[in-house]
Amino acid sequence: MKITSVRARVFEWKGKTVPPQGNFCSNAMDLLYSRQETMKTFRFHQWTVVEIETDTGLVGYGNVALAPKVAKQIIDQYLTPLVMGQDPWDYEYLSQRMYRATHAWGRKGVGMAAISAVDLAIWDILGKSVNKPVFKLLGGRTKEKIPCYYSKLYRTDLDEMQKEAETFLKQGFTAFKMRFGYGPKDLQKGVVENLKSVAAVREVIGYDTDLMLECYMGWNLEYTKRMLPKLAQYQPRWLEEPVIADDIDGYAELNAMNIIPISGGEHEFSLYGFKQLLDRKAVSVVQYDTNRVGGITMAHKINALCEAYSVPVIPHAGQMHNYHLTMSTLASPMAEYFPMFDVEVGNELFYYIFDGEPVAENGFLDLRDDVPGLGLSLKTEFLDQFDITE
Ligand SMILES: O=C(O)C(=O)C[C@@H](O)CO
Ligand SMILES: [Mg+2]
Repeated sequence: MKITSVRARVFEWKGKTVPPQGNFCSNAMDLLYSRQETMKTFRFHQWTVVEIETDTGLVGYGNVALAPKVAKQIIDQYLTPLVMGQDPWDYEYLSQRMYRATHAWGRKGVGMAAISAVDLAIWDILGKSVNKPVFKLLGGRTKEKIPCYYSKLYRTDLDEMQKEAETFLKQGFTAFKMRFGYGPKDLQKGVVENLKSVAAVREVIGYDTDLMLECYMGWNLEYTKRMLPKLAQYQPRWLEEPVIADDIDGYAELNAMNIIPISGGEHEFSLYGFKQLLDRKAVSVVQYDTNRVGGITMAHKINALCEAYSVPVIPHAGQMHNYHLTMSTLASPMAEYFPMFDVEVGNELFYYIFDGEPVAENGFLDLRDDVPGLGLSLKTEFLDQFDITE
């Protein structure tokens, strides 16, 4: 089998979007600008879709949501020439070829995200070529169904957050991730607001459920050290990305406090990036995203590394490319799950581009044994609400 074409298209959402709400999620820019400015940067309304065809007539789909227009350029100009005419079953060789050819500038960030999209399409082809779902090629079914956690609860009025939590508690979710709205620049008032929001959500979901707390890089080491003892009373399962991804020493210091497990990884890349996090005991939960970290070829290796270090893997963002990694390893106990909503931040855009995503039932997801490849196809229903760049 040979790769005969690679097509990367950028889907830019032009449909209805929920306008940015002030203080809806702390983020890395908060330490620089006022909240109104930072909310405008917090948008993922483009997605690059990669389609790879083979001489046997198979088509594989990949995707990338980090800097999609730049990722497309990297795929078109650098990665396509490296995989054209190659056998997709040589996926380790192709992964190394892309990783080493772009290593001088692409070993972190959008270079790895672009490689991920090509690698995802290759694995989609591999599954389709043997009529097996990708998870069957990685280790098979390790779970009857995948436990998942409801992920949204962006900061808004507390009664609105409580209504949202109530709604999805009634749908059977037993694990929830919420976002903070305040950080260091909001001083003690922000501390009080952050604690009030956690108390409000706990009041609804109780203590026989998991609650995870998302900072999305919007705090710093000093503020987090002050917040951890205050948050411990709410028994969170983890505190996510309190500091920026490069502050690995900060992660390690916070995790070593052993007050609340620190999670991270959605902004880390490659096997070596996660070796560093694990060697430094920087995180208690690994959260790579398979469409960022280097694709399935790289994520499969990181799963094994996490198993050896006894650190659970709970990939960022849910979405089909991550579900196959979670299904195929005991190192991954659960998945993140974004239900389909009106487009806001953009995490939900996946549902407007692809068909095939499983819908959670009672807090569980299932992947079918009889759907080959990743199990995705392009949705036509919303095509008229996208500007698509070839
Ligand atoms: O889902 C996550 O972990 C994210 O980081 C998504 C982003 O929207 C902030 O929550
Ligand atoms: Mg996150």
